[in-house]
Amino acid sequence: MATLTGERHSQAIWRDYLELTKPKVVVLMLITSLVGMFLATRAGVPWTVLVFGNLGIALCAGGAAAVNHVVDRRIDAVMARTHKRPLAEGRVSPAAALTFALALAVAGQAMLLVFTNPLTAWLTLASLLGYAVIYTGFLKRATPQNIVIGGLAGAAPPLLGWVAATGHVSAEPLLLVLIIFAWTPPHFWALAIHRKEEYAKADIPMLPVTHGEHYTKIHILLYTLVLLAVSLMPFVIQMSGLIYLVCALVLGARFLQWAVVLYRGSRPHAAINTFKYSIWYLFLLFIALLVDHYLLLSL
Ligand code: HEM
Ligand SMILES: CC(C)=CCC/C(C)=C/CC/C(C)=C/COP(=O)(O)OP(=O)(O)O
Repeated sequence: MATLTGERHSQAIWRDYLELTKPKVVVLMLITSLVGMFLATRAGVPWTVLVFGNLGIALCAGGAAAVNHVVDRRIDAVMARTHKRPLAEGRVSPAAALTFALALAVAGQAMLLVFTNPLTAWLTLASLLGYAVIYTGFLKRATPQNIVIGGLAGAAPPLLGWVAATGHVSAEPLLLVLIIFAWTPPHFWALAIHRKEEYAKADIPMLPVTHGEHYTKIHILLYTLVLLAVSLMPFVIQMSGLIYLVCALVLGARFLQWAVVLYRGSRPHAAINTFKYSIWYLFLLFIALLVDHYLLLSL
């Protein structure tokens, strides 16, 4: 009995620490960095870069997410969506979480330095600091444009993957970063409309709180149009082929449809459904890039 309770306890601790890393968000980021890596070279990516490069990026992203939990613990405790988080409820102490974050970041940086190249390590460190310090520490509480500027850190993984595989920055991965950069506002503001009251309660200046729902919906619509245009660019610059073009058009048209439905206010739950669709959109778009790349190579 005592062992069972002990086991359950250690499982709960393990789960708390995993939650600090925002695992689902990091998994989607890893898919984008993997695609960045695969698209970078025709010759194939060495397995050490594939495994330790992505692990290094994931550890740094997870470390940044753990810092976000520490800095935001008081506002997380106020919002229904986040009040059960490990630091908000006091199950993990800020000192323990910061030590954990530092360990992840150091391990991640070491992996990138040993198995990839210094440029990948520097760019990953910049993304880590961009999210953990600039977005979380300053922008989030300062301006409703917080997620637009802070979105750059979350958009970086395809570039990190590309640089890990090649050692240099080029136009193609920057285009992939631009796609995620344009995707972030509709992704987040849809959720922010759904959770508007909570952000207001926590005194966080998210766009629906500061400028109202109507203004936010117009901006979601505009960014979705920009996203649709930018998502066609890989075909335009001949980085991707027809399979990608068709997928980008279909996925983008559906995103636009959600943005219009949200704007018109004709359907209940439109905001949360737009948010959920945004995640499927990004996942499927990057899978389309990958499938298109390998089908083109095999022709
Ligand atoms: C500054 C940029 C971003 C902001 C402000 C943001 C905001 C959020 C928020 C607040 C949630 C939580 C929803 C909830 O708890 O129900 C969320 C969920 C999610 N985000 Fe983002 N996000 C950003 C960038 C990204 C990026 C770059 C990715 C991946 C490439 C991503 C992938 C996801 C995924 C997969 C979820 C679902 C997580 C789950 O179900 O637990 N986000 N995002
Ligand atoms: C090295 C690298 C690639 C770093 C990227 C780090 C990273 C995990 C970015 C995630 C973006 C994100 C989920 C923002 C939401 O934060 P929030 O505080 O607004 O949302 P919350 O209220 O759910 O905590």
